Amino acid sequence: MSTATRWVLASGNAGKLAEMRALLAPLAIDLVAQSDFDVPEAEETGIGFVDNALIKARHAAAHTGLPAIADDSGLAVDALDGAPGVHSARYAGTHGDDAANNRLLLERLANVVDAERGAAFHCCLAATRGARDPAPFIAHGIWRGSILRAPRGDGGFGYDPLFWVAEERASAGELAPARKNAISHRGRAMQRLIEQLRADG
Ligand SMILES: O=c1nc[nH]c2c1ncn2[C@H]1C[C@H](O)[C@@H](COP(=O)(O)OP(=O)(O)OP(=O)(O)O)O1
Ligand SMILES: [Mg+2]
Repeated sequence: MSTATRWVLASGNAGKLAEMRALLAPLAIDLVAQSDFDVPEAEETGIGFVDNALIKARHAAAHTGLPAIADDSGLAVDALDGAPGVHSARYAGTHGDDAANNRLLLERLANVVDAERGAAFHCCLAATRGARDPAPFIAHGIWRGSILRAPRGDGGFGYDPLFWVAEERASAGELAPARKNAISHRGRAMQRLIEQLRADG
């Protein structure tokens, strides 16, 4: 009999799920996708990434009866005062339309010079042992880069083809998946979450 704990990964985003699965591989936990339980989409009504991650984790735990890990993430662009931020997934109006979101971002930055195109990906992870866990684990990671004038690479998901990582001389869409996970906002947040789970889990 397996002694591994089952956790539900509370995300409907296939790109995120693949990254989270790879990042959680070192832990002896049995991960199931929330789609296996027909969990309906949670309403992301929070003001910040932390609120939304917690809403999604509690929602999935309530529907499955399992402990849950959720990710709320997004792109905060300096020249746009942190937009699209928590609205990243629906920036252009349709939830999850990456191509439209990327086009709108390029449009909004059309007149912004190279030196002012800085941006940061944020990732907040929430792990809750149950829907009413009074002390869930929270971890945050930030990845700084800048916004290109045209997409590069077809790896990753979301805004990756527009996110230039100077140290790598590559866009996030050009990085190998393992390299992205080693340095990304999600990778950093997951390292921090795993430390907490190991210490208290
Ligand atoms: O590594 C990344 N590389 C590129 N883009 C990224 C990344 N990480 C987040 N993003 C973008 C995608 C989406 O536009 C938004 C997340 O929105 P967010 O609500 O957290 O996720 P979602 O609605 O796609 O799936 P779900 O809420 O079911 O987890 O930020
Ligand atoms: Mg979402």
